[in-house]
Amino acid sequence: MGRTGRRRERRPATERTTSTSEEALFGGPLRYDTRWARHEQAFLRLGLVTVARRLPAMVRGAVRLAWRADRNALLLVGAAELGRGVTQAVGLLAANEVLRALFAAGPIAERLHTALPALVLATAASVATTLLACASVAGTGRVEPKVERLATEQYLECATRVELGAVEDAEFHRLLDGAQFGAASCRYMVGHCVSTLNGLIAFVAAAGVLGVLHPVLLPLLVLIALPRTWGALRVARQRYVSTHTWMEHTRAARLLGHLLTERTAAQEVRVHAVGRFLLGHYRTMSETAETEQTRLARHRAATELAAAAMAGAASLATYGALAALLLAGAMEISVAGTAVLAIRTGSSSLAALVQHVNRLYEESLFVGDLDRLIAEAGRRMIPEGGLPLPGRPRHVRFENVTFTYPGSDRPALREVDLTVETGKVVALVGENGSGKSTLAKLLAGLYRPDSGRVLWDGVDAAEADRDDLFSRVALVTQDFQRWPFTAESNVVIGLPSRPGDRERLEDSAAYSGVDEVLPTLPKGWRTLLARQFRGGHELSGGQWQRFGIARAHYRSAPVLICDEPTSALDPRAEIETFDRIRGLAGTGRTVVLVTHRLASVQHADTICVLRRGRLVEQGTHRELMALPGGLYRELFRMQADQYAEPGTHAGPGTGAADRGAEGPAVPSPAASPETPVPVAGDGPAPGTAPLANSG
Ligand SMILES: Nc1ncnc2c1ncn2[C@@H]1O[C@H](COP(=O)(O)OP(=O)(O)OP(=O)(O)O)[C@@H](O)[C@H]1O
Repeated sequence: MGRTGRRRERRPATERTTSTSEEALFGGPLRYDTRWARHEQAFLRLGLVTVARRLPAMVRGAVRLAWRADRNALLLVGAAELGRGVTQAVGLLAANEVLRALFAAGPIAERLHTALPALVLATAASVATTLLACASVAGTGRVEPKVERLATEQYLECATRVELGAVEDAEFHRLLDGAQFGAASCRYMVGHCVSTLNGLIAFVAAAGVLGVLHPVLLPLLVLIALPRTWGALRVARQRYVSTHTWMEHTRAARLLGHLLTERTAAQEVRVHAVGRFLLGHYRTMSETAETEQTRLARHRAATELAAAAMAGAASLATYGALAALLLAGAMEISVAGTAVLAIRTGSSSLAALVQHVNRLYEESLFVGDLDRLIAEAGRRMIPEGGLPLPGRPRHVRFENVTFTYPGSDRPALREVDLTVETGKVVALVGENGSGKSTLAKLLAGLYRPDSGRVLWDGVDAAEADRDDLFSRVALVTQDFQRWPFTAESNVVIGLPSRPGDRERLEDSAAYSGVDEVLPTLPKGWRTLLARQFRGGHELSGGQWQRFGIARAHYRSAPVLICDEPTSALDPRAEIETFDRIRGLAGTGRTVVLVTHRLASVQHADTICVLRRGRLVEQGTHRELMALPGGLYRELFRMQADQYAEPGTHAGPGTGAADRGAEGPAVPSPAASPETPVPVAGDGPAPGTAPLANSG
């Protein structure tokens, strides 16, 4: 009991090293989970033999990438390294000949004369080795950046071609995080492969010469290198495991630094004194990370000390064996001189070889992360191909659609049945979190339903060609992208395949109101919309929104999804924009409008009201206003009530809007759908008021 009890009291290492800042800001330790720990154990079990077995595969991977990147440069490097091996061996043998001639009997002038050809050969070999080394460096320098680019492209493609669900998944993010070093590691692997090849050839040359001189010296040479190999691998493994375990912590600390410097947070950082607060947490987190650095350094020092002691003992044994051979008369003094030379060359090339194999191994672990990401991304990739969709679909139908976000236990949409007809305006309304944006995302093909179907003219979106589907949709979302590019790029990026269409560009500008913004920009369309760059210009929220709308217009897709497209627009611009968006329906496009501005949806052909993921009401404004106890009716009145003249508000159910809807001014269901619903008093229409409980 005593031992078990004591073991139970020990808190896990992660918990012991968790800083107060991690607890306060992120709700707990930022270390990767137990699944990773199991993985870590697997790596810790990797021994010399495993690394040696994996070596050819590591080299093959690097060579394949380098071959794709620049095969001529790779061939140049390979030839230069092989040549270097030959010239190094020739150099050693020539040195042996020089020593043999110098230690032979006879007058010194005669001995020097005999040694001269070998001396010339040794010098020529040395020059050739240097020239070949230069050629190898030049070739490697040419191929390395290309390899890194190829690997980076693979990495970025993984991030952009997977389903949206993967991007939002923490586990996939862990893979993305881990693989971020993979591209640079691919580059370094090329260099280490070359150096490994070089070290290997130099070692074989020295070992060959040593084997010829006396076979017993050969295993002793290997013995010198073994402890250092062991030590280097041990240090590399620790470093790798630590990098991974602390990756999320590193990302969080970097995030704090970023928040302190980024423009959007700058105001709160100053007025709310967030700067000092975050800086304090940054320091605490950095100090926690420093304890890990200290632990690593201690571990490394201890390992290297043990390795050096063992290598020293092995060197002692080697030189002892050499002395014994000399004493026993089994070796001449000149041969012993060459042997010392070969042992020194061999052990230093072996030490370099070990170092490069070790770095190769370390980098290959990071390249392995990239491989794992590529494999996982392959599984989560947006599928290519599928059934074609009609260019101008007549309708999109949701059939009993239920959808739950990955990792969530509550469906965001439940059993939704809905038909969106071409040329119509469909408005999605409801309280915060009711599922409006989710429905829009399913329509855009960003998610698939868990059950039920989304049919485009009868073709199930799950089986449709996704590129086809995406090309039928244009999006203006609440958090549309503010690209840090020129004004023109910010519009034409809506249809990247047609960047230079001036007529379409001007049309989109006129449609969205961007044409009113352009004269205020210093370089018109060429103005850079990013203050973080020199000469960059900043737009207001509403001006940005016009660019978002222009972009969607430029895309000219049959289905336009507008999710709160006017939240930042002034009342006049908002009314105009809604009119224009509605006008698009007249040109044969379908408009799906997600908004809290209920006055703006009065003219929609269909208003869909969502509550907790369910479609609870559906109809025209008049039909929904006529529903006693209806949600739409309640929300509409609440909003209208906000614009009632002071004093006219008479509490829930008897407010100005109530009178507007139920009193004499109420539009009857038979009234024209174009008739705006009047509100009491002369206040503005409720369209310019936010939904009362919107967040
Ligand atoms: N990416 C996501 N991952 C997990 N859950 C999500 C995600 N996006 C939304 N949700 C959840 O799904 C539900 C519906 O969200 P949705 O954004 O569709 O609501 P909404 O009606 O558009 O809300 P709002 O009016 O606030 O924009 C909410 O409970 C929300 O927390």
